[in-house]
Amino acid sequence: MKPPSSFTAVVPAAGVGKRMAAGLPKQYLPLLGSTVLEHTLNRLLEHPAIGRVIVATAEHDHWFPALAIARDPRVLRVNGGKERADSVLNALARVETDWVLVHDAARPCLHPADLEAVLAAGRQHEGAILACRVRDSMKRGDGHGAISGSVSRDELWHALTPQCFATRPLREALAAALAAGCDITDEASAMEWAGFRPRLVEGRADNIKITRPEDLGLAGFFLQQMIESEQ
Ligand SMILES: Nc1ccn([C@@H]2O[C@H](COP(=O)(O)OP(=O)(O)OP(=O)(O)O)[C@@H](O)[C@H]2O)c(=O)n1
Ligand SMILES: C[C@](O)(CO)[C@H](O)COP(=O)(O)O
Repeated sequence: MKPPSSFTAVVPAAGVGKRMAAGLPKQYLPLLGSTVLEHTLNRLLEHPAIGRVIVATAEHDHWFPALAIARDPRVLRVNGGKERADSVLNALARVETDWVLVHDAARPCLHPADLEAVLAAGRQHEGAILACRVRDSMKRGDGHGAISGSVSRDELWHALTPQCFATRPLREALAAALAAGCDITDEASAMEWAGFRPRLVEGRADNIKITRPEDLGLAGFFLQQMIESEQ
């Protein structure tokens, strides 16, 4: 008897991919014989603790219904919103499990070990996110192309996804933060605003978010490496 799945995955996939400038939303770009989105969804559905995936797509998105995975009974489509946070909030309204993880559609190179680690940490703390330490020297610009100063790399991290939280606190924090006009670019920032202190789980730097044209080839390379290592 399969244990009840304790997590629902929310996948924001309603973006237009302006920075990718690909002529169609980047989540539908071809990748290793499939699409970016299908690779992302399959990596989540492979984990036994994830029983359902709620995908937020643009209301008039005609690409998603054409995907075979759209007919998977574990996959539910909802309308996205103006910003990523709005899309996540729309999807959270349909989550029925006590725990939820939010993962960008544009991050297909998620390693199973990283997924397992952030799921475990999310339930043991006030939520958890995958993150990787900054490696480059960090500068702040003055808005006119010159350096205004250097930013210490000490305890400076790139926030990745998945980001895992208890469903109700996340839903309440995200709704309140958006209503307060906060600029919410990830789920952790809403939980921080609400006074929680999510854990940082060090993840792989190849869990890239496909954002600009040069990222697609890199994602294909990382994904190929991952698939070969799993064979
Ligand atoms: N209103 C929005 C905007 C973004 N996203 C999703 O949030 C993830 C991360 O966003 P980003 O990388 O910024 O994607 P886009 O918004 O499509 O990119 P751009 O900013 O270049 O247009 C993506 O999977 C994107 O589809 C979403 O669900 N709803
Ligand atoms: C959620 C995220 O991927 C964490 O780094 C990032 O905030 C998404 O930002 P975007 O501008 O919506 O891509």
